[in-house]
Amino acid sequence: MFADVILPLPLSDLYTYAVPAEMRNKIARGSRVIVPFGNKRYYTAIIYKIEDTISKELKDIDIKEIHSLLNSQPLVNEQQLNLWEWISFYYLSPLGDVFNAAVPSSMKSENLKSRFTPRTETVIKINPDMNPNIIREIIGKAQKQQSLYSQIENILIERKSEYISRKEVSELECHSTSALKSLIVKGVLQSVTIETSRLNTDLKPTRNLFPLNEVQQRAYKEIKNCLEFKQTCLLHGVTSSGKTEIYMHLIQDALSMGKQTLYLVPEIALTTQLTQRLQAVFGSKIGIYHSRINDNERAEIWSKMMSEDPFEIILGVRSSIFLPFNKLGLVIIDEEHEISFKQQDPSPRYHARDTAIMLAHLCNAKTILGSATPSLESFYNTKTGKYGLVTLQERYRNIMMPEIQIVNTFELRKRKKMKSVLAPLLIDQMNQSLENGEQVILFRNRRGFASLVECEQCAWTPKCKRCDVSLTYHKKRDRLICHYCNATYTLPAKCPSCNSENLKKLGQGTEQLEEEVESLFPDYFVGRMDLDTTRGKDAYEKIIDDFQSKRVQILIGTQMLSKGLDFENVGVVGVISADSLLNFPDFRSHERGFQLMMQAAGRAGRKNKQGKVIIQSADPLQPVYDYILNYDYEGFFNSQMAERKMFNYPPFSRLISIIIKDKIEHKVEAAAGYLAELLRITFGEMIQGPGKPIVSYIQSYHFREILIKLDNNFSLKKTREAIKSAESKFHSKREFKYITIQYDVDRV
Ligand SMILES: Nc1ncnc2c1ncn2[C@@H]1O[C@H](COP(=O)(O)OP(=O)(O)OP(=O)(O)O)[C@@H](O)[C@H]1O
Ligand SMILES: [Zn+2]
Repeated sequence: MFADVILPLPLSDLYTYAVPAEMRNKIARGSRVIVPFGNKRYYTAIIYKIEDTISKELKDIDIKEIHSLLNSQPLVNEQQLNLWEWISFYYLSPLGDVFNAAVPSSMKSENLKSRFTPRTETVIKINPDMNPNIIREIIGKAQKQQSLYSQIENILIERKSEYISRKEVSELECHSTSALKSLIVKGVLQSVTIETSRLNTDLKPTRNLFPLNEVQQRAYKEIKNCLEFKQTCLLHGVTSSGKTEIYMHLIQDALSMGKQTLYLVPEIALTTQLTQRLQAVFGSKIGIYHSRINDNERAEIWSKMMSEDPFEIILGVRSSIFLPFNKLGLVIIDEEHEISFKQQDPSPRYHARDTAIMLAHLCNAKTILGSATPSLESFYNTKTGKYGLVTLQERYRNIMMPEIQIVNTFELRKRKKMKSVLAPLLIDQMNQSLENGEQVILFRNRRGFASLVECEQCAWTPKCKRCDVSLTYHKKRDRLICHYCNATYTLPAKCPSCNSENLKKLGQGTEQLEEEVESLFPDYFVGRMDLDTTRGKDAYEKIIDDFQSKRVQILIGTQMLSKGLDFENVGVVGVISADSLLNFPDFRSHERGFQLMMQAAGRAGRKNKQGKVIIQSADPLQPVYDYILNYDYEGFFNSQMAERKMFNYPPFSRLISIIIKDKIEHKVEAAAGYLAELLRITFGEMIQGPGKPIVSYIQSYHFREILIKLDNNFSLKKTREAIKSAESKFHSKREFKYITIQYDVDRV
């Protein structure tokens, strides 16, 4: 008997091992085993396939044996393996990479001993072997011991529990260390160490679902109706229309049918508020899964999902699509337009939205995509009938959508009216709002203090030594930081090129905005939410909580603050230098800018009265602003689709980006040229490049990109085969043997 296994290594092939006799009736597809690999190394592997014979090519090779079987119950189920295979096929990534991305590290430790460390606790129990009738006698006249014993006994009876934690005992009224010790020495009580769960499993719900209002009720019915006929339905509802409440009703329906729900959000920041909202109704039926929870806890969630009593609801980011569901009925993808659903690095570069739809398909479950600003791809899919569409056009409680105003900062600067980063109108509105006890959110899509430092005399700017990008100045740390590789440098006192002492700091980031706002509004507390302030485990909670409880009145942030958060008291939202969103050289920049501004606007006026939004732009005549001012999603969609069609961009084609990288530039040039030549044989005109990506030198590697604009009707199987055969031909050339090729399918 032989088994093909998946190793947690970036290898595309499966590896064949012999199955030892004693394992034969225990091993199955999905089982976790340990296998020797290479030079005296051992790896955790997953059984992919079991066969009675081996293929001819392997006949003469010395096949090694599986070393041991870790669990007889498979670690991954059939649906998961099918999903892995699909990801590997569609995103052109080795199965080993998918395995690595999917399974918590402690479950695939390289050394033989499991790296999973259980959490333990000391507990006190009554000696079960002691005759209860003689216990009082054994304790004797010792008063303190008698009362401590009685108290413990009463608690255990009351709770119908076998033990009580040592910590709890020490907090009891009758506690005395010496009495406890004596009771243990006498053998009446026992102190034992037990394994406990890291998961909070006894949270009680605190409220019922809110009843839906009439408009929500209609949308809810439409969704149910639509899902009778279609697998996927898009809920396009304006910000604060109460989409989340509708999801909660749908989760309730899934629960009552005994089905699990996967609730995907694009960012950890969003899990904070949603956890509170969902736990209030569903208590400990929910498991939370994302990268900030530690690996041991992730392993516990995984195990619980495989147990008899799995979580009914999983709230998580991308990686939660990999959990073992066994009765998945519903997938909710909130803020479906967000590009953070796409994994960038490392491989597999999968899109969690699209992969979740595939997962739902494999599990025979239904998918709901939700957004106030759907991605063009998803909205297009409703037009072609692939997805159903349900629309919600009113805010909950019928509050008016915020009033949006655009201020022309170019004109204001010319007339010397811009005394700070904030336009006078924005400052006025902020003052009014703050005086009324309301709060303010300001967006700036750039972190740090100054995104560019420049010598006033010779225009020298500091650049990263390992990347072709200029450095950002971070004031609190007093450091220049590369946002590509995180390298830090000291800010020179003088220009190293001309010795001038006039180094200008240009391009304000969130850090500088914070400083200015603090000095403009000294009577209010200012908070900031960006990558730099959210590194700690509970950093998100703290910032969101401070704002929610009104300890902070003005909150500044990057895009991570723009979507999905629900604060009830925001009167004004300001978008600082909106143009930078639109001027990015990418065909999606207008779509992103539109989404970000609409979402940011959506944070204003959610509870009581209409909010105000001020967008600062130096180029307000760009057509996208008209659509924003009028909340005209359809108009925007149509204009963009016309462009996409003209230039054959998605959804009218599929983009596959192929990155070639190497430390030697002329080598990467030659390699990219050769690979493009090979690919043109099959793809002809669909190949663009090779060219330099926007940043073409990162961490001492030179990059070149080849883009395939694949016709929608071109078969994926054929595409994959052609790419793989070009790749192997490429690598068979000696000078290119060690050059890395990376694929990014459906690049965003
Ligand atoms: N039926 C309801 N009963 C009580 N409160 C509701 C109801 N529907 C919505 N709300 C409240 O209105 C606010 C906005 O709703 P919600 O956050 O669900 O909107 P959303 O459509 O998900 O917004 P966004 O797209 O901005 O994330 C929330 O505070 C929510 O609790
Ligand atoms: Zn760098």
